[in-house]
Amino acid sequence: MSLFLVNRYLGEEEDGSVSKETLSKALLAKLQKKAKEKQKRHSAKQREPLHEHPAEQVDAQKKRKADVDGGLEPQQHKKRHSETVASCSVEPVEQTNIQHQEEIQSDISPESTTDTLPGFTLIGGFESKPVPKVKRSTITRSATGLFTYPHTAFVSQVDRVLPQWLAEPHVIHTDIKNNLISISDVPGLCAQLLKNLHSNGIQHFFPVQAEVIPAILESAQQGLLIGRGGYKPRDICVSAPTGSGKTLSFVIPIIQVLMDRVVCEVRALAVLPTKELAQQVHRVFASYAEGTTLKVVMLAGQKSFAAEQASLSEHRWNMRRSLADIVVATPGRLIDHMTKNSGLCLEHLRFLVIDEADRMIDSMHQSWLSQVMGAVYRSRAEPGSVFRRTEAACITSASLSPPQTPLQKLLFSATLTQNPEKLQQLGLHQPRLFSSTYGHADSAAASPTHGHDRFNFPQGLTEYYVPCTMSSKPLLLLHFILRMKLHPVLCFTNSRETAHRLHLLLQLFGGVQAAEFSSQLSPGDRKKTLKEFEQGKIQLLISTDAVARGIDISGVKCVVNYDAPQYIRTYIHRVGRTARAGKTGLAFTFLLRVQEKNFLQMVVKAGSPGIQKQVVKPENLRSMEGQYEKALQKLADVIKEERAS
Ligand SMILES: Nc1ncnc2c1ncn2[C@@H]1O[C@H](COP(=O)(O)OP(=O)(O)OP(=O)(O)O)[C@@H](O)[C@H]1O
Repeated sequence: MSLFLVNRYLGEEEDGSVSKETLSKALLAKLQKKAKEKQKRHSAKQREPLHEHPAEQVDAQKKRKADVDGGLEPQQHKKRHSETVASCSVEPVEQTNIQHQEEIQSDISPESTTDTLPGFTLIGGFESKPVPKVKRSTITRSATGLFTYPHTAFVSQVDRVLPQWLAEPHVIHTDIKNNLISISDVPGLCAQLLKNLHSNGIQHFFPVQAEVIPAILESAQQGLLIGRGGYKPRDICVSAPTGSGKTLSFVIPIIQVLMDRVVCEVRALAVLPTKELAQQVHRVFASYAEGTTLKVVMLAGQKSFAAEQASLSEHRWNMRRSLADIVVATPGRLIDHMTKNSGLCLEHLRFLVIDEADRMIDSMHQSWLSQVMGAVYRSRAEPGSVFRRTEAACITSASLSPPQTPLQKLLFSATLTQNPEKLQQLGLHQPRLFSSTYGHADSAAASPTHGHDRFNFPQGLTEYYVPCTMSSKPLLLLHFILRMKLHPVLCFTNSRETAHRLHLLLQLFGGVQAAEFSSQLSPGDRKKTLKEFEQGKIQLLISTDAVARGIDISGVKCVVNYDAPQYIRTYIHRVGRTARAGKTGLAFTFLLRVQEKNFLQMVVKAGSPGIQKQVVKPENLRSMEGQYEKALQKLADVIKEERAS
């Protein structure tokens, strides 16, 4: 006896008087009509912009994901996913990931699960309304014949218009090699800094540095404690390709300006999204502060909280004395120190550097910025005192009368958003934008009205995509390393599991010095692995996106996207780990057939100068297949053992 009886629904008029054929035809017509309606609604939905940044898609994705998961709670879903993944070898892992990714990305529209079913009442009826996009600034001719620009988020009757500072940036050359400027040609740098630059092997500034360093120095021309002519300096936003040298463009002027300080107080704070990046920027600050009295402190959880606290300040004769001029921090650890009153005083802060700014905007929900601003303007001085600080507002003669230490925000990113609504969250004061994005020949198409931000790619980068199948991916990677001798290779996967299993598989295959890198490693192991990779002891580093952003590893010849990245920003940062500082580099992205169309569209729309097809013939892989099969079999045992232990 069967437990369930499944009856096929053949229409409402099944009374025996109509032939089965007629019924089937009627049913088919009905289904076709339904499918057409669904397609119409789906294509209306697709007109909304695709491939935006994760934060913009989070809500929509969550909803779709819930639909896909059949309403499972995230925890339940995770369990189900990892169980599926854990039970198979590398290929099924990938299969699951890709499927999952494709499910989320592709054609699952809310309609597929929210079709009105008879007998159910739909509550809510919340429809997502498209957010009106702003347009680039239009230049209008005034009555006097002069050209005028709308200053801030001007709203015309027809369209909203992009603010002038975003629409008309100071353009930075992307061609590093042909636009080097001798360090002695940039005025305002003291002998000690020039000496430090020389000892770090730097004779010339890159274009971004040649533009941004003088701009920051100019804003401090009247000294550290007041803005030029009593005005607060304008905030600075920099959008320049990966590896173009953005770090030095804030480190050098900050050191130069703070060098003359008399009392030690925290006057510069640089906030970075990850420990590794904070460490890297801390190293650069410390190296250029050599020979000065400036003290650089890092708050990123590398040391214990107490040790970090001790490096910030000390108490003598009941007085707090700062031990730090420059603090480099991750947002989480920074908030920890501020909420636990660990002696971090930001009342004298002059520079707030937000590196990887687009990513930091996404972490605004942690409210780190509002807490920093609160601490900066929490002045204990009497009203009217010369030390009083107030947030930037309308300029009046009264507001200018007490001289104030201005706070200047400096934003840096290779993928800075051009979305004014997002940038607004940073509370920028009369910002100036330095950007290489606009230098693109097809700049008209860069209009955000197209729903896509466009970015500049490093000039020395050559991009390829490699058509593949799930099972050929590991062999292709081996082919690049063993046959084409393309090492050191930095290889990105979309999950920790894939990185781990691919690493195990390559170890079992033999012949390649490989290592894995993910957030699962201890901070010590992560540091050691990166060092060994940089020293050339590791040929292949298999990593999650933990090293996709900002990390500067010299000598990476080739980046491989073993799993295609879902978002354009992820792609730009991943491939930007090679072709740095004006050098050349290669980037290969393995693409399954189903991924090709969407991925290539995404990359071209983002402004890639061209991604070429690289076909690897199956016969080139054949000689490795036997050894690969054996390694795959052993992998199953290793995974079983790992699960058991
Ligand atoms: N003027 C210069 N001369 C020679 N090398 C330089 C110069 N400026 C920077 N570099 C080197 O270029 C590399 C990239 O610099 P940096 O890490 O600042 O790039 P970035 O623009 O911040 O990249 P990303 O967007 O990936 O974070 C570093 O190794 C740095 O030492």
